[in-house]
Amino acid sequence: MGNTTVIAIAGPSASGKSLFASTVYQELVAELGGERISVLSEDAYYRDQSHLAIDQRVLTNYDHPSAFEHELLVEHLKKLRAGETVHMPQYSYREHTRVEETIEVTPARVILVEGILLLNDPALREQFDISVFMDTPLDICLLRRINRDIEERGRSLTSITEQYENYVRPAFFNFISPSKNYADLVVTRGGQNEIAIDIIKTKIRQLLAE
Ligand SMILES: Nc1ncnc2c1ncn2[C@@H]1O[C@H](COP(=O)(O)OP(=O)(O)O)[C@@H](O)[C@H]1O
Ligand SMILES: Nc1ccn([C@@H]2O[C@H](COP(=O)(O)O)[C@@H](O)[C@H]2O)c(=O)n1
Repeated sequence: MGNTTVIAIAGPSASGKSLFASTVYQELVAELGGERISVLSEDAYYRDQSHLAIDQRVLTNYDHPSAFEHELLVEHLKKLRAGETVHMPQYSYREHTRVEETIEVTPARVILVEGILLLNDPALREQFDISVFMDTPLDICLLRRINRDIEERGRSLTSITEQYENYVRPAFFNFISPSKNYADLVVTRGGQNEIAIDIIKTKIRQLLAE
């Protein structure tokens, strides 16, 4: 697909997708410079809910495909492939909506994109050249999510466990786990699997050297 390679990193919430993507990105940027690699996050494409009151926003099922504006993510990936700069939305997990500022993403030889439902959507799958799935056990993901959501996303233990039972766990079985079949590479131990990080970095180095 053209001269851009899009690498998707999918998997359950708190499986280590962001850590994996940022480790690959930062280590390669330190080695080769940052102009030829860009990173996108599926979470940035959660639908804008600024028209709703906060007590309405908390009712949304954020683990269902309908919560995402995947059409915009597909459009942005197509534009980046065509050599156009895009403005990725920014998302606030505390406000449950997009913030006004956007992030400018420039076209790059390699684009990393990470998110829970990337491999569940056929239109998105068409955009991916390489797909990676973080196969971290669900109990480990839950423990990490509890710590992260309390420390970084302003959540209480009660809200985390309710959301987990109602939405996060069912979405894993209904959408996320089945999408593993579309992955080229399945990674155990998430964002600290040095061998998997090295394999992806080696592939990216090869692409940048072509
Ligand atoms: N292998 C690991 N060991 C320990 N903590 C980890 C590991 N991978 C990720 N984490 C931590 O778990 C939390 C969730 O990881 P993150 O990369 O944000 O997951 P995701 O992007 O899949 O939701 C973060 O606080 C992160 O620092
Ligand atoms: N307002 C929101 C939006 C999303 N979430 C949760 O985020 C998870 C996806 O992000 P990860 O970084 O964990 O992959 C998803 O499971 C949603 O439940 C949220 O809690 N609030």
